[in-house]
Amino acid sequence: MSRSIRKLTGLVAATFTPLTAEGEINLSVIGPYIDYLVENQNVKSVFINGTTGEGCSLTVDERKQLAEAWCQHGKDKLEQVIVHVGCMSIKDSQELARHAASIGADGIAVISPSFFKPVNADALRLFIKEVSTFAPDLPMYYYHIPSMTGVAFDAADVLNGIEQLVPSFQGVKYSGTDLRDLGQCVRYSQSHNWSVLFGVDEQLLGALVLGVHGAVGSTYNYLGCIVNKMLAAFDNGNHVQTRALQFGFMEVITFAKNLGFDVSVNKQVMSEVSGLALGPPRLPLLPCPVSKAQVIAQKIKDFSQGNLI
Ligand SMILES: CC(=O)N[C@@H]([C@@H](O)[C@H](O)[C@H](O)CO)[C@@H](O)CC(=O)C(=O)O
Repeated sequence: MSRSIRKLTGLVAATFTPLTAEGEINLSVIGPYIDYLVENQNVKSVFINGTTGEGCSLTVDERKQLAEAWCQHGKDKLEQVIVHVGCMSIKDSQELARHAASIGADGIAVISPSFFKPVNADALRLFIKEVSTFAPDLPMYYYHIPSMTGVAFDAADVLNGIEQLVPSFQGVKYSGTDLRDLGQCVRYSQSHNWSVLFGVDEQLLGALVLGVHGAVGSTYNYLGCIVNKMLAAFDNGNHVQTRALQFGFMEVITFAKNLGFDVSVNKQVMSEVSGLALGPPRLPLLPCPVSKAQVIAQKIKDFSQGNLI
């Protein structure tokens, strides 16, 4: 890697993909979306085309158009645009990596392919290497999300020695719940100055204690402001306030989960809270009834106004 690295830290919004009522990508929402994140949530980095963004349900061409729109509108407003390039076909991932480099993205990330799965960490490391060579100057992150990919071997095993294969490797987005493995990732990353970003929003405090450098998640789209307060309280050593904020956050997510909380519901909730017209999800996800999203959005607003703390 030749260019200087800006370490990825703090809150990163895993963005939703705006669609029209007809199910086409709606690029006109990206500009206002960025303004909302920066001005209302104080969230200045984004992770696009990931799980929340239904990346695996989009075509390669749609993913390119979205990446271009985020980079273009985010210029001078966002700190980092990380483009998720994971696909079932390595050729598609390579093409998306090459494209991300050509449009000035700040980094790329890959999940493991999940139809034909890598048999072990060595195979996954090779996959990551072969993608990274199409964007050798872009920071590369491994996106560990075993609940979605079914690829559950330790992320720490994937990291072990990867610096020799992937010079552009910069860290891991850890969307698993195994704190032992997460801790091993943080420990290994220390000597390489890599970033470990946590992706289970309702469990962030546990990950902060282990030393993660930031967090990537869907809820930072509409609760970024509150979680930024939690990060500040943690940095100031105010354990009582940090816990109160995490408990309030857990109460919101528990409430949402009890009503059925998936990407589809989450997307409609974001539309209700932000006023952005994000549209429906793409099949096989089914649209969420507006009334359900409104109940969750109200809970989020109560929390944001300090009513659950
Ligand atoms: C399975 C899932 O969607 N996990 C979310 C979380 O942010 C999740 O929505 C949150 O913790 C609420 O459970 C993120 O890890 C996903 C993510 O970062 C992404 O969209 O790439």
